[in-house]
Amino acid sequence: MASSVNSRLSILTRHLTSVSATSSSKAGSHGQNLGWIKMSPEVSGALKCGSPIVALESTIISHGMPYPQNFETAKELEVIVKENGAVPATIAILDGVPCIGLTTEELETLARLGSKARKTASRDIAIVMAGRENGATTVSATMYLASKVGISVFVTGGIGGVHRHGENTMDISSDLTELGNTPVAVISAGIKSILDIPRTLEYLETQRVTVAAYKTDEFPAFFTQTSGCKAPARVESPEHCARVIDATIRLERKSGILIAVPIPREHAASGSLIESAIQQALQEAREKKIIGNAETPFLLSRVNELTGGASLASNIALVKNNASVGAKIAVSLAQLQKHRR
Ligand SMILES: O=c1[nH]cc([C@@H]2O[C@H](COP(=O)(O)O)[C@@H](O)[C@H]2O)c(=O)[nH]1
Repeated sequence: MASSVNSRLSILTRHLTSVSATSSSKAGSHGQNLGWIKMSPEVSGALKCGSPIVALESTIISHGMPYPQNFETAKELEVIVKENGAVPATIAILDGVPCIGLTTEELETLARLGSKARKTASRDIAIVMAGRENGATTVSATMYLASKVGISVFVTGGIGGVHRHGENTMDISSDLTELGNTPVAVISAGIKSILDIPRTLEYLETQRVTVAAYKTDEFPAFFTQTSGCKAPARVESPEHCARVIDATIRLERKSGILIAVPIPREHAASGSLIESAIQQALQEAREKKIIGNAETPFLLSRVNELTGGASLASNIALVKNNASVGAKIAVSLAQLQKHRR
């Protein structure tokens, strides 16, 4: 995350000398000319001033939820981030151009495209750019692009992980390896129990990812507050999270941070309802031979059908809660970094 401090400074210098705050702008870390990124004026302005910014992913819009709830949620997330004092930066690739900060029209385009947009992990970014395609960025691709411009805080719903039976299939989300290589703090509701949570936590340890649960000792399981797995660390407040991120920057760690925020109690789904839906969806995925990056979207939408929409309502509620916590963390971090300048 040292690069994020450097990148903010380099962005500041470059913008002050050459780029108008009101136009789409080019920026990047380490003084590179990242002419391939389009940044919204709001995000560009916030980077210039060292104001708090929260990155948001786009696979959650295209593949994680149906239209029109996905569009409504995407807009609401941006409002929540703003209400809590930060600038939202939804990240996606449009016509081959990685975009940091989308207009409402662009959000709607992506929401309507749904799974016609390519689910883009970090390894796919070059393919989508070269093909001038529309790409919805997963956690790994969003982290990569956020870190390139110096955004340190990123809010999502849930991250990918080690799939059940991953010890045989080797189906392990590249979100985990990106977390091992990219200095961004990811605020999520933990890991869905469609995945193997204990093995995912082991893998995160192998990848040297700093993992902490927010105001709890237990690692949350997305739809439910508990998973049966103890979290490696506990953080008590947005300020505490910001201090962890700030310490990571000063240590010049190159790996990321995962902050797991439990779903608010009033929105937590019944564990047994979800678990039986997951079991059935997993069985169907096996029968239909759905594997690889098609598996998570299939399981999500099937679990939603099987729970009569209850899982979608929980999903929306937890992402909104994460957006509020993430924005507060970004605000605290910006304050800490301002004092240090
Ligand atoms: O609850 C969710 N988990 C995960 C995803 C998406 O799925 C991606 C992981 O996909 P895979 O398992 O194919 O790596 C995540 O980065 C995220 O974009 C999602 O939308 N909703």
